[in-house]
Amino acid sequence: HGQQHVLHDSTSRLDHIQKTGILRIGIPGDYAPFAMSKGDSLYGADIKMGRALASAMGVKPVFVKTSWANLAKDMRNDSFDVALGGISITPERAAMASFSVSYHSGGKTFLCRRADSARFSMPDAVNKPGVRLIENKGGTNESVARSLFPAATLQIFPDNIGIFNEIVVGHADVMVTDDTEADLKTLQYPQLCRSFAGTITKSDKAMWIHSDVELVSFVNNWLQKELATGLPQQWLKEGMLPGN
Ligand SMILES: O=C(O)C(=O)Cc1ccccc1
Repeated sequence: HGQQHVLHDSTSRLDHIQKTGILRIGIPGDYAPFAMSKGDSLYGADIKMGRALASAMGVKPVFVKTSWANLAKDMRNDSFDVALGGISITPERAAMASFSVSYHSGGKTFLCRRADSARFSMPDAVNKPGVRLIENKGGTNESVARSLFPAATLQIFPDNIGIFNEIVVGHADVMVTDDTEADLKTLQYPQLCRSFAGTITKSDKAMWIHSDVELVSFVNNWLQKELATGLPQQWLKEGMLPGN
């Protein structure tokens, strides 16, 4: 926090980052396997990616905590140079800043108690009065829930950490979330299951970057090269172990 970037018209943001020696990386930090923050410790596939990107630039990464609800505001306020941590490419975000090439493709599916797996085996079953649908605040999970399941009773949970236990203990019935997360959480919570094998939307994950031509092209060149080696895919695989 606290680092201010004073940009001049003649200087690219990439130049500025390299001059200051610091890449500021925004992370919501509550989304395994991508990026998690616990006190001072950060972990997840995207934390490794952020550190590797900074190192490729020859600078130090400084991680800046944001949230799904504040992500756009913090981008607008220039609180970070790039943001990552399981961020989906959306038209609204793309209108505000640039996306890198995608490093992960998935889509939304359903997470519920094992006992309810037959009840929520088809997407239509979620869009019914009496279904307590729970979503973490401010991201694509909430917006997908609002637009596709208006008949359900929507509960908004402040973060993406304690939300799974809300379903386990019966405060809510089902969550719409990314397939990656549904699969990881069923490993971590034996009481939960993914009730629908398919996905209802497509969510591609990418880095969200200030629209500076040199910065965006540096990130894309680097990321494409890394994807060709398979390293980011390996980081995600490591993130999908139950301990994460
Ligand atoms: O808004 C997004 O881009 C998201 O992917 C939100 C999100 C947060 C936590 C779990 C799944 C999706």
